[in-house]
Amino acid sequence: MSYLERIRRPADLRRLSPAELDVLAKEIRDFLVTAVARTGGHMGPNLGVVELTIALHRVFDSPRDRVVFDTGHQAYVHKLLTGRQDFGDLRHRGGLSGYPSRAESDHDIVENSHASTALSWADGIAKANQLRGLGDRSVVAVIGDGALTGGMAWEALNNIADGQDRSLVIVVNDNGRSYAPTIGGLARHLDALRTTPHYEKVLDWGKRTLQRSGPPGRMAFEALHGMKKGLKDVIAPQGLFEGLGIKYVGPIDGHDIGEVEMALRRAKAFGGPVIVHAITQKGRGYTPAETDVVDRFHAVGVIHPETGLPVAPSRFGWTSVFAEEIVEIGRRRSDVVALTAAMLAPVGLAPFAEEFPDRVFDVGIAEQHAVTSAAGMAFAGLHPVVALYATFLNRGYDQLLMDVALHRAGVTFVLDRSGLTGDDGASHNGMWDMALLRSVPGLRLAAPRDEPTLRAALREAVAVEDGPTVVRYPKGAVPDALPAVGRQGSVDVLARHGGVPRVLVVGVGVMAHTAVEVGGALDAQGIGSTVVDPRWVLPVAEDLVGLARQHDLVVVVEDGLANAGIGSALRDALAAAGADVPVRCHGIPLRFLEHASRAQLVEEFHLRGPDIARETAAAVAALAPEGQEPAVRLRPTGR
Ligand SMILES: Cc1ncc(C[n+]2csc(CCOP(=O)(O)OP(=O)(O)O)c2C)c(N)n1
Ligand SMILES: CC(=O)[C@@H](O)[C@H](O)COP(=O)(O)O
Ligand SMILES: [Mg+2]
Repeated sequence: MSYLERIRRPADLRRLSPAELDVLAKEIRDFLVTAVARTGGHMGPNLGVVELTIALHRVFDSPRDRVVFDTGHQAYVHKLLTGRQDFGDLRHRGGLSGYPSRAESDHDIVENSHASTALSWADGIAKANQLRGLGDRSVVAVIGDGALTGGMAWEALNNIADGQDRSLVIVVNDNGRSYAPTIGGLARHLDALRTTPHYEKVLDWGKRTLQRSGPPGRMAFEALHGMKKGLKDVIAPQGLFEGLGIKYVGPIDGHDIGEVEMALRRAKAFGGPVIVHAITQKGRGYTPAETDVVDRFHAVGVIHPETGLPVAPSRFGWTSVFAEEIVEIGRRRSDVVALTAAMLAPVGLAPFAEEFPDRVFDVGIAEQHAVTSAAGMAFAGLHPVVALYATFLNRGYDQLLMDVALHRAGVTFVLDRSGLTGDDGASHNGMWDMALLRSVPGLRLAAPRDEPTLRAALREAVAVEDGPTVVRYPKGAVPDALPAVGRQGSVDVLARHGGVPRVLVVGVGVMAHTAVEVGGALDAQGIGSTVVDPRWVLPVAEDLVGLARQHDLVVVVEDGLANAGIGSALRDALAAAGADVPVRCHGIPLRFLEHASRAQLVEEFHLRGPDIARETAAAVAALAPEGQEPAVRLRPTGR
């Protein structure tokens, strides 16, 4: 039986010798490479925290002590050490979540994978513990150097600094990268702490000589290396954290279990807020990850474990189309600039950055700042394109509303991974964008259905200079082009079935393909329909309202919230126009979704063509015969 198999709970770790712990660390790395290669997941981040997590669970007594992982994508090792070693279905329905999950374990606390929240969570838990007389319990936040660039982290530090009588340990897991190298003044500060050459030399000497020369030497090394103003302050004065009133320990080698433990024990005993600065290497121990220049295997699909090469070709077709088109646009328009919140390559801005290095801004994990600084750029004569995953725009809603829309700033938002993303679980689904953006005055939102409409939407979006435009598209492969058979004003007509169409089927974005299936299936049952794609879905086009009035029933298919998205906006627009046409909304239900594949979720929510056609046919049957007032007016389902 391997050492890993013998670890059922964190307490089991305390029985292992230093040499055995090193073997355990190797076993964990082998396990991660094999398991994550099979399912996909966060490879690089977890390979980097093996020793750190072992040390955390040896020093702290989870779940009595609380260990909060920021973002949570680096919690696989934590799972392995807290009784969860079946990774066979990681991120698949029924298997382990890719993030901490309270349903899985008492050791898990925060399952929101939006970055930079851990310090606020920890501050809240520490305050509550103190008030409830549980102040002897430790609270630990583990945060990456990337997540530390987020505004929330700094709001939290400002508060934590005021709690000098509250024990709170902040472990900064500093691997120098988000996906790409972390940017900005803070990154430079961490870098300076990490690499002050003179300091490093003395530290190395200390490690080699003092630490290995028996207890007195070790004590001397600890004294120098510890949190008291010692060696580090003499050689490289610590402005930032100490200035805030938060003790600083480090930098320490995050791959040396003994060194990490020593620092954590000191931090635990201190009784106030302490930062432990651990230097780690993303992708550690797996050559394909260690040598990957893009992101050190931050998040991989299924790969061949020996080579690290993907088993399937690109998983991100929509992103690639955007990547190409934005470069084309950039060539024609020198005022177009691009912003990313630490996700240059994942959102498809790498080719733009290569061609126009001065016109792309990585702002760190700082979506709110990205949005407002884009408003500033628009004010000063540029046309910014802010490229985000849809779910992370939630962070910048107020800035979009008040800084961009209120000021009628010409800013384009490109929302990748919109709708159902599936395997990353509740917080990653980009399902809130249309519901939120409906409430922004003057905002125009396009949901392209295929490659040509994505390219066209981008070109149209950057031409708008008097308010925000949004282009949203999902994760995955781009379906085949779906040409329009006609146009009704601004609305693309995709199919017409039957002499007198009774049903208007509206497909939003990629769901236009499903809408076409619905139209075909209704036709097979003798029910006439018009299938349309409005392309620009917000605000609701008058042409769409006009079309809806010519039908007895409207069916809207979208991969956003069913009760608050485009269908419900169309229903409101019809009501405002005095039109009594029932609207059936087919979309995502209002609840947090467990991880599963997109296809499984589509099936579960009855979003496949045949399901919608069946429900529509039943609804049509309940309508009055053609040309007569319905006996029973259908009530909107709002499902
Ligand atoms: C608000 C928000 N924006 C973007 C992301 C996407 N994201 C996930 S992990 C990550 C990088 C995190 O870097 P770091 O905290 O240093 O952790 P590492 O992966 O290096 O361990 C980013 C940008 C996110 N999770 N949350
Ligand atoms: C933690 C996080 O936010 C990302 O790493 C995300 O899990 C990646 O998702 P994609 O694989 O869709 O790029
Ligand atoms: Mg990092």
